[in-house]
Amino acid sequence: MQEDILTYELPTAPAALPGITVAVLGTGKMGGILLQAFLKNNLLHPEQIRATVAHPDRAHALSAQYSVEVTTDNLEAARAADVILLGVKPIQVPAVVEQIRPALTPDKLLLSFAASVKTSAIEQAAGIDLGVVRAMPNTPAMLAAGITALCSGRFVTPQQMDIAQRIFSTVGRTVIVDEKHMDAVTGLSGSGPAFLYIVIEALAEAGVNVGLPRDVATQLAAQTTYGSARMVLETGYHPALLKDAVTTPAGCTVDGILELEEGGLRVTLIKAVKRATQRARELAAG
Ligand SMILES: NC(=O)C1=CN([C@@H]2O[C@H](COP(=O)(O)OP(=O)(O)OC[C@H]3O[C@@H](n4cnc5c(N)ncnc54)[C@H](O)[C@@H]3O)[C@@H](O)[C@H]2O)C=CC1
Ligand SMILES: O=C(O)[C@@H]1CCC=N1
Repeated sequence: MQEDILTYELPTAPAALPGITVAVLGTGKMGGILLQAFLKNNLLHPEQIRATVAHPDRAHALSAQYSVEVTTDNLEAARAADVILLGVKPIQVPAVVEQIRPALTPDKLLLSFAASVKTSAIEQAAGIDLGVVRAMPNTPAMLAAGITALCSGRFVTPQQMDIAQRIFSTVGRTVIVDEKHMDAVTGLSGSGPAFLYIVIEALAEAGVNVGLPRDVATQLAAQTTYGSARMVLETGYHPALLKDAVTTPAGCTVDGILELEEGGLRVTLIKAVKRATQRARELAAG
């Protein structure tokens, strides 16, 4: 996804987290989506945000786009912040935390959304006892339709966990899990949008194959996926029961399902999540 396809509208309502400054260290694709959501959903006003990136050109572009202070100076951004989001690549997280050590005090909150990196590794890099929360959001955060799993490190207070939850509530649902599940969450809901875009793309391609115009096929595929997901979430019914309601005896759906089973769609998706989870376990080591 191009980072610059994001759009930004000035917030009008009061900020939901008044008096708190948040720094996003590593404002790439995921960090950019979060930054935009924080502004758009009035969690924070522009002056409550500091952001950093690797290159000055990108800093200027982001700063102009969002009217927030964006630099390449992690330490300066961390000094100004009460909550410090870590959005660099997993392998970079310990070095960035060590870099901002002089800015860290026990009352600050480190909130990492990097895959793979354990709260204990972040605590160790910080060198002091401070709150560390690990989060795994996903890109539908851009439409406040994401889901973020959160887990706490050793020194997190209930108030800090509440702030972390409020921050990620602006981009969708939140769920608190034990840290041992975070790599599995990464393989399922962190990577999951990519898997589902492939499913949508394939369904649209199939529609074209049976004669539909591509724009109609894409709309049918995407809305069908969206509506089906809502049915699972909002009815609370088991997906198998909802599938059965579509499958008329001796009708066409059951023929399609036969093809899916022969093609191993279930097993392929299970293997995809398992592989992504396995890789998530390794990422922090490079
Ligand atoms: N893209 C996604 O769907 C998700 C990504 N994540 C996590 O978010 C993190 C970033 O991933 P993406 O946004 O996809 O990658 P990205 O490459 O778009 O973002 C990384 C950003 O870090 C910046 N950066 C690099 N070195 C830096 C430094 N020393 N100081 C400050 N900024 C620096 C880069 O300029 C870039 O903007 C990763 O840890 C990833 O595991 C988590 C959930 C979902
Ligand atoms: O692919 C990745 O490593 C990141 C983590 C989850 C989604 N994107």
